[in-house]
Amino acid sequence: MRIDVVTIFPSYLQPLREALLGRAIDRGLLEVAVHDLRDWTHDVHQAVDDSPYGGGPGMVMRPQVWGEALDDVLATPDLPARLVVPTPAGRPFTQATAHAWAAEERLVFACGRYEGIDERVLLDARARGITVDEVSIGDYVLVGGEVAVLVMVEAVARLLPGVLGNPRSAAEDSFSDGLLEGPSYTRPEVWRELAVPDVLRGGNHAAIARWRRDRALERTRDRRPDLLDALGPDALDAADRAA
Ligand SMILES: COC(=O)COc1cccc(COC(=O)c2cn[nH]c2)c1
Repeated sequence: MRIDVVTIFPSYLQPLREALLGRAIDRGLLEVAVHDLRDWTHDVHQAVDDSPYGGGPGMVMRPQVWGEALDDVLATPDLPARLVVPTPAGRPFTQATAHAWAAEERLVFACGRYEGIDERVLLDARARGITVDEVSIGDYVLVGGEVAVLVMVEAVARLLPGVLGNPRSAAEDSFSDGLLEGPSYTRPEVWRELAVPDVLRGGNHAAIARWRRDRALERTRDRRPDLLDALGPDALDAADRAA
């Protein structure tokens, strides 16, 4: 997978080159190119923003600069790209989104700042047949899209074959069965007088699976009842409902 990021703060994306993702890049499982938006300005001040029509606080990112940047970065007709714009006003980014994007050949991320990018940049891209996804990673406002890109790239890249050491991890992710993951334990058996639940120290794998499912249902009911509602009626069997 090829990932391009356009931003006025390229160094914000440096963490992508660390640790697991860095190794995936070194192994050629992933290609990441970060572009400085200011490379497409032509004035001495390298201006990327201007005052908003209609007034109001803050500044808006200029269409000319973004237009030229995306013309260059998206200019790969042989490799259809998806343009992703992180924004508080976007559709929710979920594990399902991550799985869908993991199948893409190419993702291009546009990092907005200030009050956002002039809307015509997205209209123009869509008019040219580019798929444009405006996505939110949560209901809060960041200063710019860069951190959201780090979140989304990590969520997608870990699903790519060969990136995670243990592929079962991705398959058994939280949300993979629609529930939150329950508690985990490792050695020692007792720590600060707190013991690991007996069932986990036994060898009864059916009982362990039942216990883990019960803890996941309990936690999901408590913290994310919306996820339970989203599950189909037949997703929970009688034993689940009794949990
Ligand atoms: C068309 O879209 C744009 O212009 C985007 O512009 C902006 C402006 C400010 C901040 C951001 C970063 O995204 C978030 O804050 C965000 C994403 N998820 N949850 C919060 C993006």
